[in-house]
Amino acid sequence: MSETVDLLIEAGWIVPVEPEGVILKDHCVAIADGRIKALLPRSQAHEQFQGEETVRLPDHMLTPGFVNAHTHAAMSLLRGYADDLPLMTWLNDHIWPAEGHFVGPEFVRDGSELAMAEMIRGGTTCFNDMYFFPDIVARSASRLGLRASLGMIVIEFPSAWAANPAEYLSKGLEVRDTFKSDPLLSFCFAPHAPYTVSDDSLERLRGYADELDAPVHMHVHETAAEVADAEREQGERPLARLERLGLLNPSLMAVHMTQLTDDEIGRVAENGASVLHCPESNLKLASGFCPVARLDAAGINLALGTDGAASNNDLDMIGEMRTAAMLAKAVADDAAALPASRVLRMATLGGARALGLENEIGSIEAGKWADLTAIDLSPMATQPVYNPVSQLVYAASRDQVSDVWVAGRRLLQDGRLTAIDEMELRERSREWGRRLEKAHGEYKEQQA
Ligand SMILES: CSC[C@H]1O[C@@H](n2cnc3c(O)ncnc32)[C@H](O)[C@@H]1O
Ligand SMILES: [Zn+2]
Repeated sequence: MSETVDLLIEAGWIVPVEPEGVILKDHCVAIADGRIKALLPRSQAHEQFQGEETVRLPDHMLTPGFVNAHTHAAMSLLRGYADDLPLMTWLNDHIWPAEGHFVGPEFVRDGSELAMAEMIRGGTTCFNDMYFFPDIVARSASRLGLRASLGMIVIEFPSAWAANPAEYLSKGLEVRDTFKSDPLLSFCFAPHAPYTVSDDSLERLRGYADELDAPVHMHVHETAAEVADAEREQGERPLARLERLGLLNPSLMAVHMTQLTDDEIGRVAENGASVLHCPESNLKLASGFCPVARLDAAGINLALGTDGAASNNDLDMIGEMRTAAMLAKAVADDAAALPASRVLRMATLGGARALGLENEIGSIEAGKWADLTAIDLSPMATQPVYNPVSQLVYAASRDQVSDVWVAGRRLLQDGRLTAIDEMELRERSREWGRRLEKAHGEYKEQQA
């Protein structure tokens, strides 16, 4: 007697990510109530289970959905607004003035939904966001069916979202209270960076993070200038300051980390913090190189993120994996550094672990949520297939992502978004472009 399940997905290759290095040919995933019930050979699956629906993908590989571990989703509306600049000029002279002018609930809703559509198309099933109005991002993610980790942000300057650090914290906690029962949503604290958050705010936030057992998501050691300024002005490196304040622990998700001494790598490893690597943003802003091969060798949990679309300028996790792998080899002067299977692990289970969700997502294992991505390997660009993981990381493009499921719900079917009106979304985005361009012109005239 076979058991009825909601969905059976057959794929030419399934890469569960855990155990590491395993590639299963002609296997099948059985899904019930949004979760993975079993992963087993195709013939066995049809003896054991009867699917309400069966999806056959003989030319595809199936992987865990990608976890984009560092985003500012709404910044997709600032894609191409200011390019070819170093971090602090980009932020101080362009991005922060534009955010001061335009960021509000509608900007965040439209920008985040544009980002979510792009991420689903590219195989991302979960993103870890740091931005103003996390309540709006939460509502959109939940409505569109995408998994999200929302940052309860803290920054010392006022914005349309909050007037001061105390209000950032109280509003963030209120958002968490409102949405915490939604199985697609989780929450972390998100102090922006060492140079924009005071000791006092970090201490308060750490108290809440300990109490709620919540992760802490922060830009850390992004550039050499950040570290040099802190040494000159405070007599202390930012990472040492975080350690002094009790924040260097397994809850910390440190983004960028391009400036690290051997001793600091040891401290991060010993304290169990995760590093969120954003290679394309680091390259574009010329911020520096994160020593991922050394971090990996030290046993540090690594995750992968795109950063916002204004500094990348896309939200393409397949492209990001390829850049991460290539760059790691160049930085380590070692072609064996960060092999394809390792970078896929970073883009899936590494992100899940950083977010404290390693028992829920990040690999294709019974009991986890059915967050899955199918990539069509039949196009010329990925033929012949000796090793599907090599094809994914070194040759495939995001256009080859055909299907995406989050908690068993199909958000992308044969390359089409099922829950998003793409034309309407494009029109909303164009309208924001017109508004920003007009204001940009007026601002430039005032400056002249
Ligand atoms: C407090 S909301 C997030 C804040 O971060 C800004 N931001 C975007 N990208 C970066 C980056 O690479 N380093 C530092 N800050 C960044 C974004 O514009 C928001 O103001
Ligand atoms: Zn960032």
